[in-house]
Amino acid sequence: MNKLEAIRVDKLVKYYKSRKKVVKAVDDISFSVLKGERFGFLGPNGAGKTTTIRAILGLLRGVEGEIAILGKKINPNKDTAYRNHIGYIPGELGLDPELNAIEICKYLSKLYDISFDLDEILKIAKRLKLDVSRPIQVLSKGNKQKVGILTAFMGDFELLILDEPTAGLDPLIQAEFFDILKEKQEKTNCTIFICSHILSEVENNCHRVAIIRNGKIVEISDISELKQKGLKSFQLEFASNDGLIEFSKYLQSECPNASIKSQSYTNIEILIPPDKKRLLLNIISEKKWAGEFIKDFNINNSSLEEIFMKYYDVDNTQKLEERSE
Ligand SMILES: Nc1ncnc2c1ncn2[C@@H]1O[C@H](COP(=O)(O)OP(=O)(O)OP(=O)(O)O)[C@@H](O)[C@H]1O
Repeated sequence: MNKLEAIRVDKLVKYYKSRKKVVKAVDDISFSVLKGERFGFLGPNGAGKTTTIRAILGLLRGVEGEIAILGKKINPNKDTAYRNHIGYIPGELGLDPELNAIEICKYLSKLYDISFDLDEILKIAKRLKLDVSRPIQVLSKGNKQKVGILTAFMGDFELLILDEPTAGLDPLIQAEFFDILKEKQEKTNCTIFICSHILSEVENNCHRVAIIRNGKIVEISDISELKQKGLKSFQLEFASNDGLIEFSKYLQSECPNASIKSQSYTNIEILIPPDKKRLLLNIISEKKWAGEFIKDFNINNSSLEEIFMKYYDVDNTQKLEERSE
């Protein structure tokens, strides 16, 4: 058992069985999250994210595989006490609709025997622009979500598991939420596991990411490494449209794995695999296009969004909801 790991998942499998069909929601996945990390867990709808989280939290039965939390092996089908060390924002909040945010915090504090600093919670509520005096039932979706966020910030949890924590929040509050989260982590050195659909959110706020698709982990990487593995984007400016057309034809014959992202009269943006970068540089530097050199060019790593899109593309895979055994 590795003491540096906050979460270790080994060969996790979960089937949902009904009379009509059996769905393999999580298919033999393994990963670990180091203590103090902010770890992003990404994947398209129905990929298996919530199932994985619920298995880690011991909220599902019939889970196969091994799970260790904060250095201790747990039986997810039996143990429950370890959950008190985990702050959790569920994807869907099941809170008493007649209580307001502070009443909810007080209730959970008694239920789980966690002490909390009311002043700190009120400060966070103010930063999130949440009116703590209003009962849950009259709150909008985004404001309900803020109540869930408050409950995760109540105790000094060693581990925070956040299932789409910013769902329904406007962009300013999303940014404020991540500021609060990072401040909390600086103070307590907690580990943060964030499940999200928002790629830029993970790109800007996580150290590492796992991508799950069709119940299988298809990528685990440092955010910076993933960017290196991604496509290179070349933006070229030609002196004339003739030059651009001549160049495009030559490119298609010499570098068929290049794809044109956008094109105007004299400008073009091309995406190429990293190992073709030298080839493209040679094409750019050695040739004159319609008698003119290329006027200007820029090379960038493609954004994480472009890298992830290939994992989100489900056209050539079986439909997710039909995944069954
Ligand atoms: N209680 C259940 N009974 C039967 N099938 C289920 C149940 N919960 C989830 N599933 C199925 O398991 C698969 C994984 O679902 P899961 O909710 O884990 O995905 P997700 O990645 O969290 O999706 P989303 O991003 O849409 O929340 C899906 O095919 C889903 O239909």
